[in-house]
This record gives sequence, C-alpha cells and structure tokens, in this order.
Amino acid sequence: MAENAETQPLRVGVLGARGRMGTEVCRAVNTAEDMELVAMVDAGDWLFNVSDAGAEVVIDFTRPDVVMDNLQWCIDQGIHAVVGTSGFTPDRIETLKGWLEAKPGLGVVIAPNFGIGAVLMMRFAREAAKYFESAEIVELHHPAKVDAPSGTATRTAELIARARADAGLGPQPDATEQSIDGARGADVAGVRVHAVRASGLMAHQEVLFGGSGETLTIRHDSHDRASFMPGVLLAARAVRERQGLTFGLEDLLD
Ligand SMILES: NC(=O)C1=CN([C@@H]2O[C@H](COP(=O)(O)OP(=O)(O)OC[C@H]3O[C@@H](n4cnc5c(N)ncnc54)[C@H](OP(=O)(O)O)[C@@H]3O)[C@@H](O)[C@H]2O)C=CC1
Ligand SMILES: O=C(O)C1=N[C@H](C(=O)O)C[C@H](O)C1
Repeated sequence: MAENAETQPLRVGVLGARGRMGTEVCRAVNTAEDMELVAMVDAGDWLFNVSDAGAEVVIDFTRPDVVMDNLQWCIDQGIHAVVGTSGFTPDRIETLKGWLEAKPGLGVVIAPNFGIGAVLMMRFAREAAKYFESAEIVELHHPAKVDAPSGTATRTAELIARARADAGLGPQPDATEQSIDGARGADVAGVRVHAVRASGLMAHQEVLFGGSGETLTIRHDSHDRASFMPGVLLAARAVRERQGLTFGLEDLLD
C-alpha cells in the first residue's frame, strides 16, 4: 500500500560521517524510526552523493574550514541543513543570511552546542551576567579538537557581553599590567575565555562570575557524544518548517 507524504521517513544525509560526531549522528539517524540515512559523506567523497540520494536534510559535523562551502552547496541544491560544526563568526552568519534570502523556503539551523545541559548553561549564564562585575569562561576539551576557543564558549561570551551591555555594565575590573601571552586567555567581546585541551576530557565548560565577596560557577559536562543526539534529531525534524537561519537550539526547545 502506498504511504502518503506525511508518513515517509525524513531523508537525511550526513557530512563528516566518519568523524567522531558524524559516526554518532549516523547511528542516531539509523535508530530514529521517522528518519532514513540516505547518504554518508566524508572528506574526499563526492558531495553529489547527497543530492543523488534525494536527501531533504543534511547534518554537518565537519570542520570550520569547510563548513561554509558545504552550506553554499546545500543551499544551491535546495537542501535544508542542520549544522553543529563550529567557527561561525558574525561575518559568516551575514554571508549565510544573504545566501538564504535568495532561497525562500529553505532552512538552516546552526547550534554551537546541541546538548540540552549546555543550552541551559548558556541561558543561566546570560541571566546571571547582569548581576556580577566579573565574568570569565574556562572551556575544556579533548586534545583532538582543532579550534579554540570552542563555539560554545564563544557563544556564551557573546551572550554575557550583550547582557552586560544591556545592564549598563562597563569593562571588567582587571589590573594586569604585565603578563605572558595567553595568560589572560582570549578576549571575546570583552569576556576572557581560557581553553584547556587534555586527554580524558570530552566537552566541558565553566562560567565563573564574581561580585562583592562571592562567586558563582555554572558548569556543564558532556561525558558522551550521545548527549548531543536528541538536540540534533530535534533540529533535523524541525528545520524544514523554519525558513531562513535559526542560530542556537533555544527557539526549538521552547
Ligand atoms: N554543536 C555541537 O553540539 C557539537 C559540535 N561539534 C563540532 O563539530 C565539528 C566536528 O567535530 P568532530 O566530529 O569531533 O570532528 P572530527 O574531526 O572527528 O570529524 C570531522 C569529519 O569531517 C570530515 N571532513 C573534513 N572535510 C570534509 C568535507 N569537506 N566534507 C565532508 N567531511 C569532511 C573529517 O575528515 P578528515 O579527518 O579526513 O579531515 C572528519 O571525518 C567540530 O567543529 C566540533 O567543534 C562537536 C560536538 C558537538
Ligand atoms: O569539538 C567538540 O568536541 C565540541 N565542539 C563544540 C564547540 O566547539 O563548542 C561543542 C562541544 O563543546 C563539543
């Protein structure tokens, strides 16, 4: 008996399919009853395998240096995209919005972190930011990570910076006059971000706030890449209904 369009499984292609996240995503898509994994593409593979297989949604976990080319290709082909790859600067976001304007009806969801706990950590950090004169971020990851600071830390710093500006808070107190390069971390929108890389870690972050006589630390730990999968599948199911660019998972959760 012919199935109607509503009951057809969502046809998904995965880019970065042999990577740490891609492997886990392929497993999750294969396990999801409402999805069908139609293409697995990694470095050196033919990207048109994805369109030839009739993928409706691409999930990209590749590398910051290739993700924009992948997205341009997806948009040209009229394929929706869910992106976990890091490296999305404001310039890249603007470029992407421009590409999407030319393709009404197409959706791209980019999330710096698909873990529900990490999304909440960012939300709590944004909420706390206006109450403390000091805010610093320590992100800790496995040593195979190619980018620093992490996309999650960058996003958290931007959210904190915006909340501080909205609350009329000025620059943070810091009397450092003399330091070794890197000792005070990277300056992301006025928030210091420190990146740790060590074996045994996966993906972790602490946001440290300081005020008069007290500190508040918000910490999140991903111990297993399974933590990202519910968010990835949620985005894959939602992206076709979301025209244009959605940045962050928050809108989808609420
Ligand atoms: N948003 C989120 O929740 C999360 C985001 N991430 C991000 O996802 C990205 C991937 O992380 P991870 O899986 O650990 O990295 P990996 O290096 O394990 O995986 C990336 C894979 O993509 C492949 N690749 C490289 N170029 C291309 C290309 N042009 N087309 C298709 N595949 C390509 C790589 O091949 P090769 O090794 O040969 O280059 C590799 O197999 C990173 O940016 C990371 O920060 C990670 C975890 C969670
Ligand atoms: O490379 C990783 O592992 C991760 N990358 C993302 C990031 O850069 O924030 C998300 C998570 O931290 C894991």
